[in-house]
Amino acid sequence: MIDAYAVDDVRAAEEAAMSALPEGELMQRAAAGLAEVVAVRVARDGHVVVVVGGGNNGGDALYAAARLAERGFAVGAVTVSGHPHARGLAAALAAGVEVVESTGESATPEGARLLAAADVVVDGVLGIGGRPGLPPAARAVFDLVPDEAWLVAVDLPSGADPSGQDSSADRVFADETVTFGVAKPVHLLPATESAVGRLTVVDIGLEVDTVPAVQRLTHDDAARMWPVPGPGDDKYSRGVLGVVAGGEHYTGAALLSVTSAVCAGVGMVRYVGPSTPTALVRAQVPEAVMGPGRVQAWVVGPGLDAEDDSEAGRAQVAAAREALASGEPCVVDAGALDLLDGPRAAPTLLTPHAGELARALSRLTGRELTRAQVAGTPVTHARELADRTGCTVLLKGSTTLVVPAGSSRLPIRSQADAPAWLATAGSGDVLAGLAGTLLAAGLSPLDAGSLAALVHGLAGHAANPGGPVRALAVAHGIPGVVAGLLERPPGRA
Ligand SMILES: NC(=O)C1=CN([C@@H]2O[C@H](COP(=O)(O)OP(=O)(O)OC[C@H]3O[C@@H](n4cnc5c(N)ncnc54)[C@H](OP(=O)(O)O)[C@@H]3O)[C@@H](O)[C@H]2O)[C@@H](O)CC1
Ligand SMILES: Nc1ncnc2c1ncn2[C@@H]1O[C@H](COP(=O)(O)OP(=O)(O)O)[C@@H](O)[C@H]1O
Ligand SMILES: [K+]
Repeated sequence: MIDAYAVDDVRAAEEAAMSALPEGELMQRAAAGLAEVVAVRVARDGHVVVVVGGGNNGGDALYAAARLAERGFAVGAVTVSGHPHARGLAAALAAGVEVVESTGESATPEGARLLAAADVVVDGVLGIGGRPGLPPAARAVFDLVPDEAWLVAVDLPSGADPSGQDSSADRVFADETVTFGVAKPVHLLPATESAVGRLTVVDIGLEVDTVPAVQRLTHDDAARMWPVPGPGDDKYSRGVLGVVAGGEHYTGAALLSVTSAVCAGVGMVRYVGPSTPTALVRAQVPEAVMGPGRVQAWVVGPGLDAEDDSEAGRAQVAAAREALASGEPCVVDAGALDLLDGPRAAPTLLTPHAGELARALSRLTGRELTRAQVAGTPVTHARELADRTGCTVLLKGSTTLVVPAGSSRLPIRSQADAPAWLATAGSGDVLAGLAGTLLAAGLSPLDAGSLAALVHGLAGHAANPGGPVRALAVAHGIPGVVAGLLERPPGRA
């Protein structure tokens, strides 16, 4: 599990560590780790330029600059605040770093000269003390970074919201980020993760003993969590999944969610739907049985049209309502999100994309919300829907969030395992069948949602590495992906 901790908890851990160490030791450890990473990114005759703000983030950068200069690298520093870290500055100057100032709205000629020659640029402007947004002097300097230079952010890309909530702020986009002690939400959440690049966590001896704010499942977690049948199992003990999906007009969603569940190794699927999709499922997924019955979980909603006023349409909506009221765990997807009317007691995973989340929240709160607003602050809106409904909310996207209700005090999960090729019609239906299988096997909505997102993403890669995929191929990719995960030797990261 990759854990990211809230900034306040990191600060508290830093203070505790500092009180037990000689003054400045923690920053020296951070600077040493940073210098190690930069040293392997630059050729012996290459140029490093550190861009330095007024706080301790700039202190890290200056001490790292001093260490690199002492090792023989050509190092310059551009300070974008009038008050750079005094002792860090003295160390850099003493080591022979060329330090120039550029604190105005346009870069100074000296700053521009240094940057033009840079092979590696180190962003030490703002760290966890930063408010979202890049100061103008820093923006002017970063605009001069050569395209081919490698950009390493210290702790986090300057300007990015350290709490990972706000996607709108101007920020540095790094090739790589070197952070200290533990990851922070900025590194894992969708609003900010795209600016982070490759992430390295340097051990500086921090011990954070609070609950993480955000977690990401690794492949080892997936291997540990995946429900594997034993000799005593039968199809019922493995979990029967009911699927209320599709209608006379949307037949594909029924086929895709049922196929996905079968490919994910469900004990049995019971498909509930009108005659046309029923005939198709019967013909194309011989493993599925038709009609309602006893189940351990339901998938409700892929391809469901809650407005369909035909007799078959009304019957399908009635079946969906019955499943939702059954008390069994549910995945509530697509059209069934329109049937939510308030808090739910049964374990439930809602699986909206940003547009569906905006629509559901608008309806439940009476406040008109747009897809863009949800995409701008995804965690806030997913948490609001989770809190209103008592459900876990899986918000789909290139990074998929799984947000439990705040009262659970459980960390958010954030998975970024999928190729952008997965943005294709029907791919969400496959995810719903996969998550439903895991709920039916007894996983919690949080585990089922995050594990399904991980395996769905890997199946997207496996279906056609590096190229386009159709949703059905993603479903067919699941068995191989799961087998590959289960083969992993225990303890491999
Ligand atoms: N603590 C430790 O033990 C260790 C800490 N470490 C390092 O310290 C970093 C945290 O350092 P930090 O607390 O000094 O904050 P940092 O992010 O450098 O700068 C904040 C300054 O910028 C300003 N400011 C803020 N936002 C702004 C904006 N948008 N635009 C313009 N200005 C803005 C704000 O000033 P204000 O405007 O509030 O007066 C404040 O002065 C951390 O990320 C890690 O790198 C490591 O060495 C490991 C050990
Ligand atoms: N840019 C992207 N990169 C990776 N995965 C994506 C991207 N966009 C969407 N996805 C994934 O594709 C799936 C799309 O689901 P959804 O929008 O419900 O499609 P549909 O309703 O057509 O099945 C989700 O699992 C989502 O996380
Ligand atoms: K930074």
